[in-house]
Amino acid sequence: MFSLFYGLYKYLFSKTEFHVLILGIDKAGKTTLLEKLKSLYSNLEGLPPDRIVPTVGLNIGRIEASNSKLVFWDLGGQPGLRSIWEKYYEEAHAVIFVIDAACPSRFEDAKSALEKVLRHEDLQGAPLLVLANKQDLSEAVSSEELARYLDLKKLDERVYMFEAVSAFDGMGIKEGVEWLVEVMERSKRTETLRIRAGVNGPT
Ligand SMILES: Nc1nc2c(ncn2[C@@H]2O[C@H](COP(=O)(O)OP(=O)(O)OP(=O)(O)O)[C@@H](O)[C@H]2O)c(=O)[nH]1
Ligand SMILES: [Mg+2]
Repeated sequence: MFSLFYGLYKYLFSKTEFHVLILGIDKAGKTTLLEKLKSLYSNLEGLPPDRIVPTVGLNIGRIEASNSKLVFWDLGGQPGLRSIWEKYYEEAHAVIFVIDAACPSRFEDAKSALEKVLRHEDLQGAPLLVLANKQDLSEAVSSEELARYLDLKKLDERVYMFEAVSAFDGMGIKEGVEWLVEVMERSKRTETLRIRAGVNGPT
């Protein structure tokens, strides 16, 4: 009984905590982005880029943005680690997919990794933010060019946006996060996850 009321209370009054998965192939800049997010949205200094090593486990970052709580899950993108991604799909409200926009030789790899993510049924209806990262480098392509290159076919009904960013200097990151919060707040998937959490009670 308690758990029923607690679930109802939580459903009605608590601030939603959004879980955002940060995916992308190795060296795209996911962890650098996570550290930049922490320093942009909190008083904490994120790790400087030269202290960041390739990710093997899971990095977690929590921020508050646009009056919402966001929890980011940053996973390793090396080929042997990508099979772990799907374990996090069910609980994710949205996905950020990071691409190194200055490295066209890896666009094909990024495209097929992203297509596989989008095909997975556990991510149905999850809003998608594709980041064309490393815009501080002169050879980086724009977000429009990257979108043209990826030519994604599986986006039909999905809410998505491409954004040009630099995890080094922070360009475009706040715009992307603001968009993400707005669409997650309105998304049917958020409602589904909220009901499921309420039904299951406190964990
Ligand atoms: N110039 C530039 N370099 C970046 C940027 N973001 C990341 N890098 C560099 O790209 C390399 C990879 O960055 P990581 O953040 O470790 O990449 P990752 O996607 O987390 O890689 P995995 O953990 O192996 O999946 C590092 O040398 C970073 O310093 C950026 O915005 N601009
Ligand atoms: Mg990493």
